[in-house]
Amino acid sequence: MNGRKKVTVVGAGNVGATCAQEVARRDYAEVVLVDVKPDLAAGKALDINQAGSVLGYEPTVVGVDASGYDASAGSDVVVITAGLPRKPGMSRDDLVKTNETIVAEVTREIAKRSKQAVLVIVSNPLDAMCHVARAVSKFPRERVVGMAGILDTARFECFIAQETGLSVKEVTATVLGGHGDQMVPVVSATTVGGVPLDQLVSAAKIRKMVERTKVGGGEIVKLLGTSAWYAPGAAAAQMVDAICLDEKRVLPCTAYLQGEYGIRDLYMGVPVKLGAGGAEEVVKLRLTAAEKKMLKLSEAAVRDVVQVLTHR
Ligand SMILES: NC(=O)c1ccc[n+]([C@@H]2O[C@H](COP(=O)([O-])OP(=O)(O)OC[C@H]3O[C@@H](n4cnc5c(N)ncnc54)[C@H](O)[C@@H]3O)[C@@H](O)[C@H]2O)c1
Ligand SMILES: O=C(O)C[C@H](O)C(=O)O
Repeated sequence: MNGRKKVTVVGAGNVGATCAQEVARRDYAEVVLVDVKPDLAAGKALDINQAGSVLGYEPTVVGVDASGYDASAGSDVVVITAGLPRKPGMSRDDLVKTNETIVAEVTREIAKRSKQAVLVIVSNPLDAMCHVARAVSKFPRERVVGMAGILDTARFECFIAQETGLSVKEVTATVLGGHGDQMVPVVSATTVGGVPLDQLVSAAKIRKMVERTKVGGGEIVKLLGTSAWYAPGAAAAQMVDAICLDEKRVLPCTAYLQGEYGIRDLYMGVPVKLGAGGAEEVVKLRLTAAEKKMLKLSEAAVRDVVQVLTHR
């Protein structure tokens, strides 16, 4: 295991276990999975390790229950996915009180054992849960960052590839704002093979894809009865890569804003330079007047949820 990074994933449910396997497949980290349910993390760890024989990565995943947090000590990155997912008919914001208690408890356990870690928050409502993790850990803003924008952008890019018939690898898009139905797909910064999207697709079709992206999480909840995990797990693992490998990638992440984009003291999705220091820099993107207006609406929606928190 020498020279390996250490990554802890808290919550060994759908998103957590998927993220843990994605990270294990990269083969650069020891992975610790933690879950409050007895034996769940140990069972998932065993299964992921055994898949390594087939897929070609080392069996370095360890699974523990809530009495085993010591195994997470000295982690470079901790991904927090613990908490309830929504069910059909619910909004992410309906989870706020229950998940605040869970995320606060988990963050307390993690922060005292991994004082230098970067925390990647996944639990919903995402922007609010980032506030909870920052308030409880007292880590600097760079080291508490949320995963949502990569997922929302992936949805938008997937719809664009399907609409244009062009490879998703050629699509470059970004989705900013809070991780709620008021999120902001930035059409002005979206290209396919370098060609602006509005030169390839009609305004009406773009509007339809934008609206579908904004409710993309809910579309899956309706189909599955619980929320998505393959794309969220992969998105969280991409953030783990950027941090562990100090990649300095510019990715849409949820960062604590202090004046950037005209927003202060609030977690929101923005392009971030992600490296070993966490959210090392907020990258400024020029938005149209309409996009700025959408971002303001999204900000108001996030503030409404944050103000009900005890830890903010
Ligand atoms: N940010 C995003 O884009 C995004 C995407 C998908 C899901 N989510 C959110 O991620 C969370 C997890 O979703 P899921 O589908 O994996 O749910 P899940 O129910 O499959 O897994 C959650 C796990 O958390 C565990 N848990 C609960 N309390 C805990 C505690 N105190 N300590 C340790 N573990 C605890 C549960 O036992 C469960 O195994 C939800 O809040 C969901 O809304 C966010
Ligand atoms: O939609 C959800 O509740 C889960 C997640 O935030 C998602 O966007 O898939």
